Amino acid sequence: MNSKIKLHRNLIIGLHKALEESFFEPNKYADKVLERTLKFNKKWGSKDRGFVSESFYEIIRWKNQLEFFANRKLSPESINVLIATYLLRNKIELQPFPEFEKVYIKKIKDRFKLPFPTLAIKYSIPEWMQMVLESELGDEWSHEMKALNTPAQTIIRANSLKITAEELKEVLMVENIIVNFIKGYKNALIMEEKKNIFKTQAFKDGLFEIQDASSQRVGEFADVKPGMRVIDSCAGAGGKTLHLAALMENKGLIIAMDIHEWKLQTLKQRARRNGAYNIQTKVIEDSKTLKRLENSADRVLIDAPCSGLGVLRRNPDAKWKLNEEFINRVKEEQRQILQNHSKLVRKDGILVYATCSILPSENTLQVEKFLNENSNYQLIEEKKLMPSVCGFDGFYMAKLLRTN
Ligand SMILES: C[S@@+](CC[C@H](N)C(=O)[O-])C[C@H]1O[C@@H](n2cnc3c(N)ncnc32)[C@H](O)[C@@H]1O
Repeated sequence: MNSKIKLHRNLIIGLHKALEESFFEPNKYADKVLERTLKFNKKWGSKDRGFVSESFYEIIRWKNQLEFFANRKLSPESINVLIATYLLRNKIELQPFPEFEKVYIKKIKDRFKLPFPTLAIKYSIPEWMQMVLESELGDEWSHEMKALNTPAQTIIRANSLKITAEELKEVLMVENIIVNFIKGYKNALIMEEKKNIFKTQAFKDGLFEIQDASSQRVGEFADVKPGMRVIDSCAGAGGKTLHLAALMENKGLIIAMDIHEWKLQTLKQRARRNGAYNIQTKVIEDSKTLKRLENSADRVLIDAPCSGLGVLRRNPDAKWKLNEEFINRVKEEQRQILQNHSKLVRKDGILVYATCSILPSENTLQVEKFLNENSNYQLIEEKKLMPSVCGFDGFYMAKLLRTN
């Protein structure tokens, strides 16, 4: 954050509105709220947009710390105090806007010197989340939380159906977007600075998709080959389906399934843009949809619904939206999905189970339970991508062979 930035009052008003929506209105996801805010305020220049985007995510990310410094709990009435606290923490001078009238600058600055009374405040997470992370990861939890509290960089995947990563780097340079290679990731490129990449011609032409480096590992891990019959059984809007299509060079068949039709509609649009033609979508309406596909696939990818604790860098609002009941519910869903979707794999075929969680209870323990109950499967390989080690999103993936 540039401490010399000159703020206009309407940036603070816009930021306040976006934070109020994200924190207090039901079912409002931070990324969508920000997208709408930026769309609505067309007159903001690129620096203004940068300021609002960064401040919005950082205030959400560090809510607990800001509450402590301000000595105020978050409420619709205290949002401006938290914005002011955030600005002061970043050494940005407060201008005499009416929004900052009730801010006691000296008191806040004095509290910057205090030690944090709890680890939940230090790492800015709810107490219950600290307990869950600590009980599942032991002392490692704080390293992971530290990594998960750093802003995510934008990573793209070159669509190998249309272009190589090397060619894409050149094409984007012409559009003033600088990207760099990531060692060990064939098609991943990292953006040097934040820019609206969706506006580029390269994106419109389907030359790349935004996809974190760890997420790109899942497609590679599935070890699909051109000509195979693959089922992506929790396909959502198709982030991984599109990668599988590219790895299969458009040959063979991918059946992309989900319980939500609207997600599969988005997938179809993205597939058209990507030039991916070997994808068929199927809504899971009831058990019959699955029954008809039993014993049919060379590969089944279950990119299971999960807590999303591995992707908090990208979705810091999830810290405040998640709760323990949700995590318990999603674990039961994972168990059922593993059990039901595993039946789609043919003998000698492979089942890949993946999540973007770092909790063993959603990952390795789910797989252990499944293996105990299904003697016709054996574990071939398991990967745990921890944000503190890999530097990208937290992911888990396991490869299981169906032996009979
Ligand atoms: C982690 S997301 C998938 C993300 C997607 N694979 C991607 O790469 O963009 C999990 C998906 O599982 C879907 N889902 C939830 N319950 C399901 C079920 N019982 N069967 C199939 N899909 C389910 C959700 O709608 C969601 O789209």
